[in-house]
Amino acid sequence: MIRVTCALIEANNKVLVVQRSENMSLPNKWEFPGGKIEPNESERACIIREIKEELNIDITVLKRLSPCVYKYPKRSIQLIPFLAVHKGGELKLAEHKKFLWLQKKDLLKLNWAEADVPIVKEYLKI
Ligand SMILES: Nc1nc2c([nH]c(=O)n2[C@@H]2O[C@H](COP(=O)(O)OP(=O)(O)OP(=O)(O)O)[C@@H](O)[C@H]2O)c(=O)[nH]1
Repeated sequence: MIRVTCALIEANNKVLVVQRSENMSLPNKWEFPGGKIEPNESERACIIREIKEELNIDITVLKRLSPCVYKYPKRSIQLIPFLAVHKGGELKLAEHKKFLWLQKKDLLKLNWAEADVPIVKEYLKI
């Protein structure tokens, strides 16, 4: 199983969401930024590294939310979400096609990567 971390980054009562590019797997789906855990890497080190690589920003990790296992046709992933805040740096996308800062009430309107749906629903309850 592939272990993937993602971050729900909050600022000004909004949360950051990113859209995958055409040339990525799950093209055009919305997700929380993050990526695969490397060998011998901790979950928290992974999410901090991935956010720096993908978005050029620094985050403070606040809390681990409930991991979610999802079986895509070609592989299973365990998606491990973290609540975080934007600590500094100007956001620049390295891989994704778009980002949005959204209010909670608008999150379920997006076309999410399937593995993210339970995470969005948990986030809406907190
Ligand atoms: N970062 C991130 N990945 C997610 C989310 N939801 C979800 O299903 N994934 C999947 O988890 C994997 C994350 O890997 P990644 O971001 O490091 O990898 P990638 O797109 O370069 O890899 P890939 O081309 O092998 O899919 C991808 O297969 C991606 O489709 C999410 O919210 N955030």
